Amino acid sequence: MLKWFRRKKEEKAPAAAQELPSEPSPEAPPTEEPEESGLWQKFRAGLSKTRERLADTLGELFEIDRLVDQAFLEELEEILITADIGIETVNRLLEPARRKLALGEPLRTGELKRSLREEILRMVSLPAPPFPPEASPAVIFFIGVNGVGKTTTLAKVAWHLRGRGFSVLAVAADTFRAAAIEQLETWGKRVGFPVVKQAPGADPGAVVYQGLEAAKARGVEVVLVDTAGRLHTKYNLMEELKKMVRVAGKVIPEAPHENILVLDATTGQNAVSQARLFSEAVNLHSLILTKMDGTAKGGIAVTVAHLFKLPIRFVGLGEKMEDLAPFEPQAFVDALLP
Ligand SMILES: Nc1nc2c(ncn2[C@@H]2O[C@H](COP(=O)(O)OP(=O)(O)OP(=O)(O)O)[C@@H](O)[C@H]2O)c(=O)[nH]1
Repeated sequence: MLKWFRRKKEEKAPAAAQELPSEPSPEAPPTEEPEESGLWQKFRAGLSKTRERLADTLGELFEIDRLVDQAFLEELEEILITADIGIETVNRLLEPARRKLALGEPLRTGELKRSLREEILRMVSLPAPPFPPEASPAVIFFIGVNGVGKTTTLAKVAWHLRGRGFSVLAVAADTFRAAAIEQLETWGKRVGFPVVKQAPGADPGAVVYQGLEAAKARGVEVVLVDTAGRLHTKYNLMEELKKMVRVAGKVIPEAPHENILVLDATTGQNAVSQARLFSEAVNLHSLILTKMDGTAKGGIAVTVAHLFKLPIRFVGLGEKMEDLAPFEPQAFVDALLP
């Protein structure tokens, strides 16, 4: 059991789903808790592109233990930046080594590598509260620009939670695009969770209200809210998001209990601007990085976690519902700095 996996206090029959108008019939409902070692292997495999790329470059650089000089630091800086660790974070990582060099103190490459590993581990190991949050129902918002994989990720998290025995309900609050509602419903049928929706164009706040009332009435344990990633203007998008948060808090005190920012790992430094944008509008609690399977630039995880002090809950490793793995800081550092 991972540290932030919350155990279910008691097993409850997923009665909530049965009361809904169209009971979803999942393709293959999960029946057991996800096996930790299996998830760990999946996580490692998903990082193979990042690992391979860095094993070639960093592996070679650190191959022979020798004294660090200016040229070595410059080469290291370049490699870390190409792995999508942003310049600000790279500077922070290399600062102690630069200071030593400036003072004329000897520093060996082995020592530098060890301290880099420790620092990166620290940056991506922020303490995370239990997941799902300890509230009933626990309300989780999925936030991010369109196309990052929000809806798919919501479905994967639903699958994961159902596998751990939690009852789940989804709210289709991205009413801006009709296709988004349909996509969520399709996932609901496949994975086995009910979806509360209204007609396209409806007020997202009203859908959130209806969804949370339904969850309370039916005793659902976790509510997953799919929010819009695109609106006519950025201003509208942010105002709408704030409104949804306010509505949620009126129906259930303290809700939403977790606002997860979903970022596409392949977009590189763009992810940083997205994190900035959303963090200015709402209180973000955690991150999910999608499409880790498709990038050799997994370093973006370090940058966003470091700059915004957000724990990484999961990473997306493919398009299927089981392609989601809890983020493992140590395995991540092993892949990044082999
Ligand atoms: N390879 C890979 N593809 C993914 C992953 N997560 C999502 N995708 C794909 O990314 C595409 C976009 O995913 P959506 O879930 O529709 O993204 P969204 O953010 O909800 O987008 P909108 O509905 O347009 O707002 C889909 O083709 C997904 O299958 C992942 O972890 N790995």
